[in-house]
Amino acid sequence: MAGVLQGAGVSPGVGAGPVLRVAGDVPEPPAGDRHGGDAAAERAAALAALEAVAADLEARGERAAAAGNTDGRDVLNAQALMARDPGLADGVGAKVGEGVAAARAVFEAFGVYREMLAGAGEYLAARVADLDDIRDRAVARLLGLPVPGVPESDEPFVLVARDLAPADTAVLDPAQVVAFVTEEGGPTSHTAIIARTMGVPAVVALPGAVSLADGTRVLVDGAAGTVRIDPSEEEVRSARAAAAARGSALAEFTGPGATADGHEVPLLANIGGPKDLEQALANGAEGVGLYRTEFLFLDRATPPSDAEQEEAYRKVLEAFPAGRVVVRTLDAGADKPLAFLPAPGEEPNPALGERGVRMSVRHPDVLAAQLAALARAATDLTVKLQVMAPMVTDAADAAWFAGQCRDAGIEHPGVMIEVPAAALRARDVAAEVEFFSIGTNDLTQYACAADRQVGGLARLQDPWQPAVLDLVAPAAAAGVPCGVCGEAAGDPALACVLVGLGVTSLSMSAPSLPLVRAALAKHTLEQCREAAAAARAARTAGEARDAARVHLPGLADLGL
Ligand SMILES: C=C(OP(=O)(O)O)C(=O)O
Ligand SMILES: [Mg+2]
Repeated sequence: MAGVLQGAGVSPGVGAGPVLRVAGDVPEPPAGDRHGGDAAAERAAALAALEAVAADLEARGERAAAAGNTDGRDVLNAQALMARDPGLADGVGAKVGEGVAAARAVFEAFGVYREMLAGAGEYLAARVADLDDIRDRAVARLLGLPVPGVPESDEPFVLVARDLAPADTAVLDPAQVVAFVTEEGGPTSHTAIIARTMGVPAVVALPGAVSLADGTRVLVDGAAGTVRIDPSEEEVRSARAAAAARGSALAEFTGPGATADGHEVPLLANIGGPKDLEQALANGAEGVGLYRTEFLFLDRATPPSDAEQEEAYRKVLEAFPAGRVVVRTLDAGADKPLAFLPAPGEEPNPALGERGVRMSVRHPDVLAAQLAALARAATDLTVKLQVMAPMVTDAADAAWFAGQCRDAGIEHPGVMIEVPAAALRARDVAAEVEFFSIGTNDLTQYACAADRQVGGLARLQDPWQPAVLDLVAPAAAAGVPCGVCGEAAGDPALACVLVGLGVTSLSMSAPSLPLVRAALAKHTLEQCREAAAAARAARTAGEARDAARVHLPGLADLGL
């Protein structure tokens, strides 16, 4: 393979290095596979493979903890314990004693545990995936296949995968991964969001990505969406120089967000927890516009304790004594599955199922505990705490949520506008709450009927679609402050358009803040309004982009 591959650029920057792929599925060792007769050697090989898996998981856990990710370490240590379970070792030994080959014996012994767990209620059933992961790692070692999961390397690499789940990325070291490339995943998939949060260049929806061989050198341009195979040194140097030049152009703009004529637009950060604060502050965030609290609940069988929640929330609230922090209550379901809050039944379309506030209505105790922890965390602090619900559809949802907030002593309730019905009837919804925050990722998914997890639909998952802008307009005009916290807010040109539509604050992954700050500072409010009108008058996303740029001449000066 040679040349340049084109995907969707979702996190700007340039990264070059050798490809390392997240290995694919490990095949089931055939039933009836027998060993050659030396049962002792075969048993020893099987147990050595399990021990190697346990040691590897522990080592990864230590590295995760050293990088500040103690939750990641706990998950990995729990998996290591499963791999060393003496009952499991006995099961493997017994199968080998019957003549079954080591890999098949491991597979069958795990099968017994798997069935036990799967039938033991929701909490334990959710651990089946962890068990399968350990089994596949051990089987891969015994069969000499690549070990599944995120690879490790002594030198920095470009991580290539079909797609990345939030749990895969929990243990990634941003110093090791110079870029992400995935075959699946749209611009608003969690791979894209995590890449932006980590400040790692990323290209998603790249056809043929997983056919890139390990070790192939590539140059990834996360702004252009390109992956150049076997780049020359000169190509790498000039791509890096261009990225650096843009960086220094942006460094000129500092301070609170405002247009060239002084119209203030607070620039806030999207975060997943306290670990993202440093980067938010370093990029001049004026507060937090979206605290995605699901990350605290991810990959665990039981919800965090009240004290654990309060501590995490307080750390975030304390970081902005003179600013605001907008916390989103749990958005469980669909692309953010939580083990302890499974869907009530089989959902053929999880994105249209019980997620977000719909799940909170089903489990009001989980919401009440979260709101109470937030209220306690904010006690005696000067920060303005605002709390919003995801996936609100109508005024009834909004009224219910505002009532729950009032009961918990939360003073500033709001809702996300990410369902087209809520945008179209924004005035009714606004009567119930204090503020809106538009989630353009989901709003685009629902307006264009394009699942945000499906890579092949990237063309439709584009917030420049004029229909999406038509939905932003009524929400921004509904009479309550209206921010945007979807990924659209981090696109410098679209940020100007959103301000032109009447949006009052913008919240984005921290590395995008300097780009948006500079783009706003280069244009007047009137230019933003003209760009918005031109974009809405266009017929397609591409035409909207081009039409808006005509009114935003300062973007070119910034190399954008
Ligand atoms: C900000 C949003 O929320 P999330 O991406 O977490 O669904 C959105 O939908 O735009
Ligand atoms: Mg959303």
